[in-house]
Amino acid sequence: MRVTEGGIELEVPGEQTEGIEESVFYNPRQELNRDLTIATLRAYREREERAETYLDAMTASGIRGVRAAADGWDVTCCDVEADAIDLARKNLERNGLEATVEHRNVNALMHDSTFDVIDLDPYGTPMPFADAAFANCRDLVCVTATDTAPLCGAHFNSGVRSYSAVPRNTDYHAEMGVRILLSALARSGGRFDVGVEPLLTHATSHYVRTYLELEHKATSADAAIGELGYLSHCEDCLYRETSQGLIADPLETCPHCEGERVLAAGPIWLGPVRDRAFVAAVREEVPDSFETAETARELCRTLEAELDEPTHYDQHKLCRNWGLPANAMEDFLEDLRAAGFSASRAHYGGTTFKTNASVDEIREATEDGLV
Ligand SMILES: C[S@@+](CC[C@H](N)C(=O)[O-])C[C@H]1O[C@@H](n2cnc3c(N)ncnc32)[C@H](O)[C@@H]1O
Ligand SMILES: [Zn+2]
Repeated sequence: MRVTEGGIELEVPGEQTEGIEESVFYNPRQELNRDLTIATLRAYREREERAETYLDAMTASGIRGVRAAADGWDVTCCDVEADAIDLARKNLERNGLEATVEHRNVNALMHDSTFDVIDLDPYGTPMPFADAAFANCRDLVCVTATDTAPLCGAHFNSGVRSYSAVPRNTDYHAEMGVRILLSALARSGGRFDVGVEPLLTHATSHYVRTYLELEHKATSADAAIGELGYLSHCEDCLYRETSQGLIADPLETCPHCEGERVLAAGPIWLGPVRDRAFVAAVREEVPDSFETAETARELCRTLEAELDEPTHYDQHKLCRNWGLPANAMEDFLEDLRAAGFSASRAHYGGTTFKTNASVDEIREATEDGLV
């Protein structure tokens, strides 16, 4: 069937029935991810003019590589599957574009060659590819992780194995996934004296996507490792507390309700998950012609305003616990700000928010408005 995305026409296997069906090599539900990738590459080139080479490490239909080549990048498309490679070649040709096409295990390719930008987009966890990427990328590593159940602690053992960390299944599960992933990537970069700075990270439907700018300096790697730490979370009263550093000292009882159902997670990334100015620049690079333009810009706006607090709350869940009706999110956040706290929406869902207020303080600040 024929698919159009970002002004590019692709042929992918499979029949179109109603709408665009998912095919082995093309997932239409990742269009937002790919539109934001193109906008990010544009914004990144403005920031780092020497960035020229882009590795689409798991190319499948070739879509990312084709779109990047159409934008003037010097592209390499790689895939381990012969059928994917044939498809990627045809899709480049169909669009009159050139790229180097490699039929290889991309781990071997990354060890042989250096790229300015490497884009890892595997099925499931990206960790088997992280070391080779950090060892051989100059500027920017882009990573998709679709294994959200392991990342958020719902599939606990798998999360521990893939990320060498302890994820916990909390109310803020997508954010747990973001911070477990960033922690594992920062430790992977650290092995090669590479420091990572997240320029843009989002958790959307069933994946986490992050763009990490690299600095090839031991002190930068130390600084990134310095952003790691542990989180204690009380399952009874939702109290949470973080501690920086790689030596865990988890709470045994909750200092707020004295309950013993306290979960410890980590090491997780406690630092900012995006650079506000960079996200604004990405938003400016999203053209109206992208199918997901409105959603992509809205996501950027939310990320630009989102506080750096490492966990978020869900307004509806809190209100349900209190037996009170929820009000409009903007009024709720305004009440928190009027009481002297910082408060913002969080991009994890329409009812999620961040604040530096504790659960009791949130209730006190907002309950008069919950009628
Ligand atoms: C999720 S798909 C990629 C989707 C594509 N990037 C897109 O945006 O539509 C994952 C691809 O990774 C390829 N793959 C898996 N292991 C690989 C490896 N070790 N080296 C290269 N490609 C690999 C698979 O053949 C598959 O085509
Ligand atoms: Zn408690």
